Amino acid sequence: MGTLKGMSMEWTGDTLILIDQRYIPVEELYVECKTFEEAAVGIKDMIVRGAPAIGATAGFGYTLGSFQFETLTKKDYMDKMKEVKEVLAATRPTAVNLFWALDRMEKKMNDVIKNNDLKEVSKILEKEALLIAEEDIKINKEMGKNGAELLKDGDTVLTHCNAGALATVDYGTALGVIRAAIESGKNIKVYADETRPYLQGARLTVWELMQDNIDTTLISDNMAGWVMKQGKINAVIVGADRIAANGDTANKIGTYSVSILAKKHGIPMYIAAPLSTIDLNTPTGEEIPIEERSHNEVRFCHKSKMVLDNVKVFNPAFDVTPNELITAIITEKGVVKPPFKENLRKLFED
Ligand SMILES: CSC[C@H]1O[C@H](OP(=O)(O)O)[C@H](O)[C@@H]1O
Repeated sequence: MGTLKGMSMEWTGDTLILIDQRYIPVEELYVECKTFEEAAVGIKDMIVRGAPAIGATAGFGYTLGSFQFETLTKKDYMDKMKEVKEVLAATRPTAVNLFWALDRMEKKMNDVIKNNDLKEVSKILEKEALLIAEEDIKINKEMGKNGAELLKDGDTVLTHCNAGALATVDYGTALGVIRAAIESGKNIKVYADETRPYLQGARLTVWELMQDNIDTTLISDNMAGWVMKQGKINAVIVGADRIAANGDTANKIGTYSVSILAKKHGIPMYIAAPLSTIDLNTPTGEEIPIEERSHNEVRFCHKSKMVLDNVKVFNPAFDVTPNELITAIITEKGVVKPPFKENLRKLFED
């Protein structure tokens, strides 16, 4: 049995431990997942969130399912593992990493089940889930180095949502670029959008960056345009949940607005994402499923105890930034520039 520990999750050999991101920064609580159902709840309820972290969680969730059913006959096991994949796949629709990880785990299971007993199959699946998680950290560091070359000493970067170590197994995608630039000796400051309604920016990005002593200024989402106009921002770097074949990118709600503001102010708009977030099977952003979450995430209890419990609400959790508003897509294989349709496909050709 292998083990692994990152900022967002820990694998102990038979348990997936998730930091409960719903309570950060007020409390650091942890949730133990010992079944695939518990891992599924972890994703659906956003105990863990962020496209690569969701993918890694799905890998370990699939492994937990195998542990649960390895005493069955192979036929019954295969039927149960189909259900495991369906339950995990139904948790959240937008981040393609979830489906990429589940397809990879299912393929591994199908490749080895003929010539191995089910206990051996479970061990092989655990190794594959660990590989997904270990690769994620390595990929983020490679991506970070690639993106760091785009930043100059003294730059200030605007971030939106959290694409950091908490959104991955560790190190982060967009925040990985910032970490890599600082590790290379560059002085980088961050303006972090709070990112209503779930406040991943205010709660998670600020918490992460302050732990690394990175100079961070928190702003409300409606301040982004004004700080750009005042010349305070040199680049925008965000993560992604799904990049379509033409470069249209689904990311946290509000990213589209930020990309229009960046265009208006001549500020480069960078997406940082691993190849597992690029979905060549989705032609354009029009085909990306956009998750709608609970309206209660928008209703809020203010100090004044104001609860907007009877107001109509619309809560799309993501939006799509058209490729023409994206300067470049930073990946572990290099920085991809337009034309995205042609250049994204090339990433998968060798
Ligand atoms: C490194 S991908 C992070 C990506 O995921 C976030 O969405 P959520 O917090 O709802 O899982 C957001 O879109 C981030 O950019």
